[in-house]
Amino acid sequence: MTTASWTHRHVLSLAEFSREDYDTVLTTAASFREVLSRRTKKVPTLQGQVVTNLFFEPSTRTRSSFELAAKRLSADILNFAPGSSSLTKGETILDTAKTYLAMGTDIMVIRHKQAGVPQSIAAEMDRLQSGVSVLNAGDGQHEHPSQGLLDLFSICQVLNPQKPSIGDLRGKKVVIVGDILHSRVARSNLWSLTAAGAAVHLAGPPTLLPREFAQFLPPTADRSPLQIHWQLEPALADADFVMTLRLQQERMSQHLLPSLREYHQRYGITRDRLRLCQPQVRVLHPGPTNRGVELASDVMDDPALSLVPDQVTSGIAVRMALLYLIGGGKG
Ligand SMILES: N[C@@H](CC(=O)O)C(=O)O
Ligand SMILES: NC(=O)OP(=O)(O)O
Repeated sequence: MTTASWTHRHVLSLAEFSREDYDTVLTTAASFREVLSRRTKKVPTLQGQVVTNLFFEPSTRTRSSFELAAKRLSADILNFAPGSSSLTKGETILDTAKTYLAMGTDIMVIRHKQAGVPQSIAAEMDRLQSGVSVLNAGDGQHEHPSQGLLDLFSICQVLNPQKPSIGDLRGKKVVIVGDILHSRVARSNLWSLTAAGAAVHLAGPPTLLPREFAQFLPPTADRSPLQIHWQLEPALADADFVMTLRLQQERMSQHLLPSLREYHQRYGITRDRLRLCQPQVRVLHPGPTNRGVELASDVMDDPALSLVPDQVTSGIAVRMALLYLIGGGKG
């Protein structure tokens, strides 16, 4: 495995990624996928390094996936649980991070409900010249880069199982459906999908997908292929991939929807609606899913349609790749 072209100390946003970076992650993840299929699934790459999971917001898959990825690379892993920590005694987030730095942490994996927290901690770690790397595991509605990368890996694996590469996605139609406004997953995916040259279509109700959404994309994003739909059906026409999103009710301060039932009727992904897509269409969802709201249960459970379990499995290889690349790729 080569890491020669890799220059990032932190992974905070996919806005910082070049096409070469995407391909480095995809190729490295593909090698780790092979490691994970062996009887002995462990390599000594990060032996002696300490990875600390600092999750200030709930998580099932991201936290466990980073933990397993770190263990597969033979790192020591610390899991911080906010509810039983000294945050409850008034310790600040920054002092919490510095405490884990003093314990010898090499890589911090950070999730917080407020956008910008991983960036602030990374800046402080740099100011202290600590050499610590920070991985953003989801900050507010800003970004979720490892999710964007594992979604890319899952899609590229379908297109090219042996050698997944970002080039395979050029011209493919990818539809992101749902609560785009509050979704950090959508924001990370917009960077990777537009960098890949996919035809990206966004669909959702106007309250969750304002027409001006494209303007909020950072200025270097390639906005040209982005199309916005308030009706789901035209968006789904001939789609190759459909990415559904949960309604992020925890980030909604007002009533933005009439009812969950009506939302499902208008924007839910069902088997009937998928007939509008390409015959080989595949459905993604970052999880957690609210079955029967954004995604029909029978679609989610159909292995011919749903990439959901694969996204979770691929997530381990992709996070191993990220830890390997920022940990110096010394293996
Ligand atoms: N788990 C993803 C998506 C979601 O919660 O709906 C996130 O943390 O952003
Ligand atoms: N997809 C995702 O980030 O899931 P969790 O919130 O369970 O980590």
